[in-house]
Amino acid sequence: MAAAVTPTGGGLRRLHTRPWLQGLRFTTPVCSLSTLASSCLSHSSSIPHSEEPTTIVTKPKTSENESKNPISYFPKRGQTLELVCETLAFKGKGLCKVADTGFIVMCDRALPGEKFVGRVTRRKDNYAEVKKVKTISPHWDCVVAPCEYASYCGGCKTQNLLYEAQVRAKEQQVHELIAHVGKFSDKDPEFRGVMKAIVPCDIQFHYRNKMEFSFGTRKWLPPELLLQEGDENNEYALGLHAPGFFDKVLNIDKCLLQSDPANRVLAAIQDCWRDPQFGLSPYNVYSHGGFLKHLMLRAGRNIETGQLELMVNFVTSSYKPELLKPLVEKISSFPDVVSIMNNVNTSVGNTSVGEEEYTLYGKSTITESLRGLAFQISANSFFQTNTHQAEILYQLIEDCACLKGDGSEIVLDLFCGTGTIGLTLAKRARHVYGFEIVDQAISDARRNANLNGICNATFVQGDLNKIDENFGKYFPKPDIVITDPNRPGMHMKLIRFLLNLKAARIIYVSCNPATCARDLDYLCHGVPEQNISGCYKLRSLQPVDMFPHTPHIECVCWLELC
Ligand SMILES: C[S@@+](CC[C@H](N)C(=O)[O-])C[C@H]1O[C@@H](n2cnc3c(N)ncnc32)[C@H](O)[C@@H]1O
Repeated sequence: MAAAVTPTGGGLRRLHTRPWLQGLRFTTPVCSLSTLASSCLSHSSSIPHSEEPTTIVTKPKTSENESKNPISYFPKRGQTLELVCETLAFKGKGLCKVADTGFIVMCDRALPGEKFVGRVTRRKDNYAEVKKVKTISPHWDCVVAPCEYASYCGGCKTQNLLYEAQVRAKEQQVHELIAHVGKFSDKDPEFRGVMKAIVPCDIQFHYRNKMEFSFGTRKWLPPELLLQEGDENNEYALGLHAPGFFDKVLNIDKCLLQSDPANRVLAAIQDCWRDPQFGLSPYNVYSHGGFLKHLMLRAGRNIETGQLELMVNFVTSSYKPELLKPLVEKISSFPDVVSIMNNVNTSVGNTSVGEEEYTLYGKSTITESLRGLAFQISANSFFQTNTHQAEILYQLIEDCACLKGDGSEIVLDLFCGTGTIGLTLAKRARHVYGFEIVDQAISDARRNANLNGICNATFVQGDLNKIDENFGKYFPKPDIVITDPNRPGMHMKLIRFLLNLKAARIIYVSCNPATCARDLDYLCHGVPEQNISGCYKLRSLQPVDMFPHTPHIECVCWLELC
């Protein structure tokens, strides 16, 4: 097959056809991978598995004015610096260089082109973090953020950046990580053909089908608003966590990422849950007293009628349905609400998955259709949160999979969740084998296979970080492997397994370009320190924007056996 064939997929809208990065208005940090990046992404078998996103900082090339050894300069904690943000790095943080030194500092909510004063808050190995104190001149492509919480909320960080500039910055980030962590040479003309322009999201607001809000014992407000609002911050809160704080909740009446009907339900709950006669209290993360922990709102569609279906899930610290009764009565009157659930989570942790689950009203699942199939979704099942863009993502996966369609091929679907990817491919495959750690997701995958009359799919519960030499005995040799790990990427055991398995094609779907770049490096170039040889060639890498206004980036990578 010709190099760099683009899986096209009808209906895709790509923002631009310009050559790679041409037209960016800021100086691209021409990078060699910094020691920081190497230390974050160990090339040993002990790949970090924390859920915390990996921070990658690529080191800018030193200019003539800059010190040859920027690391000899290190700003002090508390020191203020005048900075210009050059680009966005992982987690959406602004990357800046200290004048005359090239020393890197990262600043949350600094956007490309913005000139500002920052105070050093943390020193890391070879970079520092700063907090913005004052903007001197605003960023490029500045727009007015439509959400009133945009400057404080941890959800959206770039609402005030023109959407086209957001996707350009994401595309640049992927490019740098693939070049520097993945070690795919920028100078190689073939590599340029491999990298595709990002697929933007046509729907930039109201795209999320699931939101999780938290109850808190105190409303959190940023210092500047605290002064205006007086004592109001003492009230109970229902909303989103302040960025980086598990104990601080920003009260929210409306979130522009979810649908209007979901916002109406949120507003109705906000309207009454503090009423003293209901006797409801938010869970206290310190004393572990209190009842209400989280409010999850999920949206789907009735498969027959296309009507919206809303699920409301109250996560509580104990089972007391009588306490929830007034809220259930109020929100069950909304025509879109078809399911009210109660997950009871008695642990002190912050998770919304309960040890017990009760149906308080209506049914226990909602439905959604994706790529022409019907899916039943329970309160705790993983389902792509942007259904509109998931259609496009799955189409890209299907295009990359290039199934012959004669029913002769075996598909291995690793990290299969509720089986959505494998099931959308099953009609063209001989058999699909899906593996996933969450029991409930496996039950959902089996139920969804039945619901769609699919008999050639087998779903198995198991931990893919703990596979042994017997793993390959559970299925015939696959022709195509789909791997869709969560943020920490693939464990070295799985990488070794795939390199030995030598399936003709791997489609790597990633929600973290940093760990994706690392794993692509292993699969294509091997791990020389461990005498592991790579045996794949990267044929295409397609970034997809699933989550406008947030730092998250999805990528679909197509690898062929050499
Ligand atoms: C990004 S989701 C992908 C789900 C699915 N492919 C889809 O598109 O809906 C990653 C999945 O990996 C599962 N997972 C995480 N760690 C795992 C492990 N160690 N072994 C197996 N599955 C794991 C998660 O439960 C989650 O369902």
